[in-house]
Amino acid sequence: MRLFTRWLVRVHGSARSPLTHLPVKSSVINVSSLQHDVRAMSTFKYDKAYVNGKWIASKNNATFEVRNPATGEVIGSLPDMGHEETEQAVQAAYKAFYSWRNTTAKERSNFLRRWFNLQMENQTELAKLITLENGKPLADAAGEVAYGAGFCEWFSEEARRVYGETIPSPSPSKKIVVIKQPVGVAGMITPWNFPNAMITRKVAPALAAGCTVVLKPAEDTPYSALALCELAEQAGLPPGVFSVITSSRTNAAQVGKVLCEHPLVSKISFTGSTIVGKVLLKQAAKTVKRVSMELGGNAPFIVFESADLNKAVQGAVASKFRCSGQTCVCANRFFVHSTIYDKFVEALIDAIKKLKVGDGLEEGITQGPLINIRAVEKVETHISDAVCKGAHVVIGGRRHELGGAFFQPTVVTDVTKEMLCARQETFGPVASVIRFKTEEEVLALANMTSTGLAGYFYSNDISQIWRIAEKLEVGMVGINEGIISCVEAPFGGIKESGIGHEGSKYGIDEYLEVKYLCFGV
Ligand SMILES: NC(=O)C1=CN([C@@H]2O[C@H](COP(=O)(O)OP(=O)(O)OC[C@H]3O[C@@H](n4cnc5c(N)ncnc54)[C@H](OP(=O)(O)O)[C@@H]3O)[C@@H](O)[C@H]2O)C=CC1
Ligand SMILES: O=C(O)CCCC(=O)O
Repeated sequence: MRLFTRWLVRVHGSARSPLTHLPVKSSVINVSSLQHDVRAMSTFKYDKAYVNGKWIASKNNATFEVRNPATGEVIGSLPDMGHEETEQAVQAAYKAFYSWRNTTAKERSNFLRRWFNLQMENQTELAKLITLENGKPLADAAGEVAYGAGFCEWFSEEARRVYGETIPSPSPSKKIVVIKQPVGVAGMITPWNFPNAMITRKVAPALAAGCTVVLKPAEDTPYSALALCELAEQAGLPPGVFSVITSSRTNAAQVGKVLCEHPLVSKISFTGSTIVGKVLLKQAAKTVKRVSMELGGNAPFIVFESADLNKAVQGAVASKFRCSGQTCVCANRFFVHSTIYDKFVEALIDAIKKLKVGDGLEEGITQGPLINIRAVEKVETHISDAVCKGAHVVIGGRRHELGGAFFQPTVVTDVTKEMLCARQETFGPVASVIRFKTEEEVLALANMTSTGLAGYFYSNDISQIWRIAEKLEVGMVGINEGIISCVEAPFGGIKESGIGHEGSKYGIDEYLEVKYLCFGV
């Protein structure tokens, strides 16, 4: 690869990340042998953003620093772009749209396949970038690369299956035909918790459909986005089809406003907090853009009396502590039947004691740092609010002795629906446990929120399983399962958790318009 230093890693066979269970190319990533090389790098080679097929600085040469959340060290600086550069990228994407839309589905499919292959060939390098800028353990990062690349593979297949339709006409003198066309330029804004996969989950279907893209990654994790640009270029993507605008948090609103309000942008796709999603929705309304929103959640995780307790605890740890609790589908509220409450809490504490907090580049680490100190402060606020209102911290509850953005895996018991940790997503390694007695009571509590992304429950009563699966007000349900995300399944929420679906056969529809043709015969 042109911009990466090639690190030598021994890889053997295939494996899965311990928390996500997503595939990892190497069963033994020899982390200790990497450490020296990674830390020895003084700067990243990326110091520019990627716009219209060129690596460019910001107009005023302003930059912002990116830090490793595990060490606090600056890992590099990138252009702090704003209105002008976003305008430039949109113009380029609009121009490129008129040739990209005319490529054949097979050509777009072939590009996506080449992009997928390059990502998998560079899985380890991409994983290290993720760990350095996001902090998640290297095995989880490698799992994310496989997951992210999987969207390119999947949509390389789906690109060729965008079928139209003929519809029986009510009139003998008319024929009805439906075709599907790309919506146009798509503006995208992505978060820091999956610096790679949240990009490919949007960009791959957009490109498959024939759309072009201008994307703004999060301030904390822009390098993975630029690495994807480099690989897209190597895979033969023409200039302007996929541009990445880098910006600091200060300029994010400026970039977002151009994307949302620009008349040449037809579509906005966002993953992040509900509060920012609402701002973008308002801005996008001015030009009536198509929108896809993957917003926050507040996932219930219910353990009924008939549940297999071992499985429930295993699922709870996987769902809650994946990415140190920083995913929108992480279990946020654990509802446990009062007859098994104490047993569950005890087993959860035992399981949590086995988690290992530390720098994600070190061997055996399962919990990296939180993304930044603001995230740590949010977690602390939730815990202190709960304790003030009568909850008990039974393990963890404080910043980790490693300092910085590290936080102890935590269990809080005797939580009630009034507490902040039950009303909002904590987005950190805190399991808040609530006691319940009846199915009706727990359903009411679980559905009490304005969001509805993921929900989980453990039960061995088949009638109850069907009842709860239907009645949970969420877009995705894990039944006796704590990890639900995969390329093949539709990811999306209801209520204030969002609009639309990503991945699966539905994901490409977000980037297609349906056009009706009426033929007089
Ligand atoms: N659904 C999910 O996956 C996620 C949910 N969250 C939730 O949000 C909370 C806060 O996290 P945070 O990182 O601040 O999430 P944000 O929603 O603020 O950030 C997500 C993305 O939106 C960008 N952004 C922020 N403000 C604007 C704006 N006004 N216009 C355009 N783009 C904008 C960010 O850029 P920049 O980084 O430069 O600010 C980032 O790229 C978390 O604790 C969690 O509850 C957070 C991330 C992902
Ligand atoms: O937190 C998110 O926004 C993405 C969820 C990751 C996944 O499970 O796909």
